[in-house]
Amino acid sequence: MNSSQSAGATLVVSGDGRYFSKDAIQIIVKMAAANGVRRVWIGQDGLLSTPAVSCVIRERVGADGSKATGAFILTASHNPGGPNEDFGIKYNMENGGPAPEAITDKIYEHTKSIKEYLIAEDLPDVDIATIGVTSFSGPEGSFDVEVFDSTVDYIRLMKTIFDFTSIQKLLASPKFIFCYDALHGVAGIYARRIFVEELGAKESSLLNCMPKEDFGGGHPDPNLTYAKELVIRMGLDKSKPQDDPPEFGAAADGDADRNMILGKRFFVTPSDSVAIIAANAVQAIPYFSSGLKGVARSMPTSAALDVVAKNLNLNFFEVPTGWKFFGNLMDAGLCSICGEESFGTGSDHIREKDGIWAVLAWLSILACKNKDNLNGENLVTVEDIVGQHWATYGRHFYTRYDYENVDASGAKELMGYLVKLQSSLAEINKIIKGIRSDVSDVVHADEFEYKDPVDGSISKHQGIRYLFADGSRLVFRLSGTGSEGATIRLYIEQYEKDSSKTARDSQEALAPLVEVALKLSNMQEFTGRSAPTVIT
Ligand SMILES: O=P(O)(O)OC[C@H]1O[C@H](O)[C@H](O)[C@@H](O)[C@@H]1O
Repeated sequence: MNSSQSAGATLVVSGDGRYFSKDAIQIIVKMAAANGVRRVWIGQDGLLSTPAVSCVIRERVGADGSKATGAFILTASHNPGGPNEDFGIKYNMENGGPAPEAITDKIYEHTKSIKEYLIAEDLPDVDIATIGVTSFSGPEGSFDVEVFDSTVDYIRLMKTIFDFTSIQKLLASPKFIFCYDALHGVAGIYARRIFVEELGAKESSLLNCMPKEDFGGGHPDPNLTYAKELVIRMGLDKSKPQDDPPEFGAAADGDADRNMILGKRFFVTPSDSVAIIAANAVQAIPYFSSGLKGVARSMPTSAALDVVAKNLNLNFFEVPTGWKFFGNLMDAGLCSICGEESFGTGSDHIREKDGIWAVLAWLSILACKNKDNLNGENLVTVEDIVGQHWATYGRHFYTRYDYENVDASGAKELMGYLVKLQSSLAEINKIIKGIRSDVSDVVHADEFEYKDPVDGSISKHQGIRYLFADGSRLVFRLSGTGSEGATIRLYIEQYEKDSSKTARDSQEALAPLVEVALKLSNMQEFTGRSAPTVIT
């Protein structure tokens, strides 16, 4: 559950796509009423996507002039004039983004001193299905609950970024079949309004676009493992070949902030996706027509974006995993486009990753490349665009191995072992040559540490890196989001500049490095696992 508070002023309540529970929304409204909040905004039916929350917090001003300056926590044990008085204001996330570590740490400390909470139990449940304002009056003054259609705010913002007319023309081409899978998350509501009603896609383009509290029994993760129906429809499941899959397919996660981009029988890695968007943004997306302020990626994301930044002479930043690090750069005007290997892509229009934005960005690139070609023989396809990109910038073969729910002490020992190994490059290279003689030398090994160029804060222990002479990398990290035991993520990347070799099968190209990574780390010995849980 996301909640946003400016004490004494406004609160945006949204069901995070992953956990949207209507009962929880009613509880938060009752707590807000008892804790000095004056106005609550609720997305109709609780269906606020994470990007829409960020957009609402940044843009929305109520009829009474109150602004949805968002924070994220209800101050239980509210004590006017007392020590917690400034809590909501001090920790407000006015930029609409996720909270930085310094703030979440302080919130955690604060939770340890909470002794009671206030709740207006007598307040009747609000009707969150109907758009409109309900006003209540209480001893502390009036309390308004406004239910609004968040797609209106979001579409207004998207229209200031993209050229909807050129995307409409692309979608009107009989040769361009489009498919969008919301995996029964909140994106479905936005997809119908934007792709079908605004841009003219056919209703049949939408898969699983009815939000369901249980996601229809599926797992709303936009990747090749969980977006099964889309993967089949796009012709990517070899056991279920399709005659003529759509030209373009995309999926969203439960709260619509992440995305997967597919072409006909073709998968675009998230690392390539952000690099390709950055390389084409100025030509294809009106919002960026005067140039990019800079680009950024998370450390484990492949270096495809680095090559684009170097070629186009753009400011470039490598930050730890977590969107909050991009927010600081954007607030300082240093970064326009950013992305993560974990299927998050976005820009400085908000301070969150944005799954629908990413799809509109790809549709804009396709519309731009095909603008004089819509009646021609063949459209420029997603695969053509990626192939041209590799020919220009080289290809970063990339894969991620996840070992989920590993015994936490084994995972810690593995990380400790890898750090210790880093004390001697000669030793590392001796071990590696004993495993495979056909990989290049490790030239640098470290634990990634980041100094935020804006506020000077330092984030340590952000993943263990082995960097090779030919631009290849091995990265080991412990996930910050796994829910049981520990999740080890192993990222394997190999750079290929020779355009005659960029079309190779990815798993085949990466096989030598995979072998090195598993043997160098003693993965099986430390985890007891002979294979990863998920390969992306
Ligand atoms: O790799 P993990 O630590 O599990 O994190 C995976 C992802 O989790 C969240 O979605 C964060 O917002 C992302 O920034 C991060 O990339």
